[in-house]
Amino acid sequence: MTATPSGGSAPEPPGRWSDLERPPLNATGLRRALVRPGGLWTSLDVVEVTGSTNTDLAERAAAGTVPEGAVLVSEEQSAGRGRLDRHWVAPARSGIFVSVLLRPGPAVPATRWGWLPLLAGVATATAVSRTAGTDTALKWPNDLLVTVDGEERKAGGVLSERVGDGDVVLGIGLNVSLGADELPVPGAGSLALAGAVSTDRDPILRAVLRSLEQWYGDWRAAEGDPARSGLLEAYAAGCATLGRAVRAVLPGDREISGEAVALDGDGRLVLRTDGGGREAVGAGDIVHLRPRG
Ligand SMILES: Nc1ncnc2c1ncn2[C@@H]1O[C@H](COP(=O)(O)OP(=O)(O)OP(=O)(O)O)[C@@H](O)[C@H]1O
Ligand SMILES: O=C(O)CCCC[C@@H]1SC[C@@H]2NC(=O)N[C@@H]21
Repeated sequence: MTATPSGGSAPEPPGRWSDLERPPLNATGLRRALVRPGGLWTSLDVVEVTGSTNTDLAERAAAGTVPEGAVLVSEEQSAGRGRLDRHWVAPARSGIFVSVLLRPGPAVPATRWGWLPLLAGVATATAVSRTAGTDTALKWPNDLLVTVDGEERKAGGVLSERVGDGDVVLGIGLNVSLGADELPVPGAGSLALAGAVSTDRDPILRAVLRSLEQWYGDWRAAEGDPARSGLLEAYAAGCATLGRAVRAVLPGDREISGEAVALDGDGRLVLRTDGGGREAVGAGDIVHLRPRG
């Protein structure tokens, strides 16, 4: 039931989740489980609402007030940001909106930091399938796809931003309990709509941060080498883009079409173009042209 302005209550429309069914995150429990001596996560804050967790953490990093491993979670974002200056819709308690502060250098050369959003995608996909039981796929570079009624839908995304000389703010957004009538855009989906066995956000967030800690540790120990850390293999195994006919819309609106055949050492998507050449794409939008065979 939803509280009405007059203080009464109105029946919940079918398919919607009420506030009661969306309990708040247990900040203390999460902190206790994740922040430990010698671990990556040094602090964990949960706020009720903010504009964007990425913006907040970037400001704190620029001011020098947070160390590596700071985690900021919001129950809701009023000005959530996506890649390429897009808006990220993040209604209260409907999903996971988290940013973490990483400082990959000097162990990892800056040329390899482009792997971080891909690493976050692998970590999130692994955590989601373990806790929510939902099959997910990665759409290059940063989308997390689920299947709803036989169709690929975007249920999550990663925004990786460099701050100052050596910091990276990595933001993850995941639609957990959004119902069909709450989706922000036609191509969006959620774990609930994909048949999740649980939409309890605490264990999902905990698993995402644990998986991220593990992958980041392995990748940093391998000096960012995607092959040696196992990241390349894991990303390729979970990637729905490789092997597909795609259209790439590059910054400046240049378009190329071809088959996505590989990832290069910097995490760029290599296309065998319809013209017969090979081209590596580092940024832009990918459109999957045909369903997966
Ligand atoms: N909570 C959300 N879940 C999914 N998508 C969202 C959400 N909030 C905003 N969006 C936006 O919806 C848009 C759709 O996502 P996406 O870019 O993957 O699909 P698209 O523009 O249809 O692209 P494609 O051409 O790759 O199919 C994006 O601009 C994305 O940022
Ligand atoms: O798909 C994308 O374009 C990336 C979406 C990233 C959204 C997350 S939600 C937490 C963090 N804070 C933001 O403002 N954006 C990221």
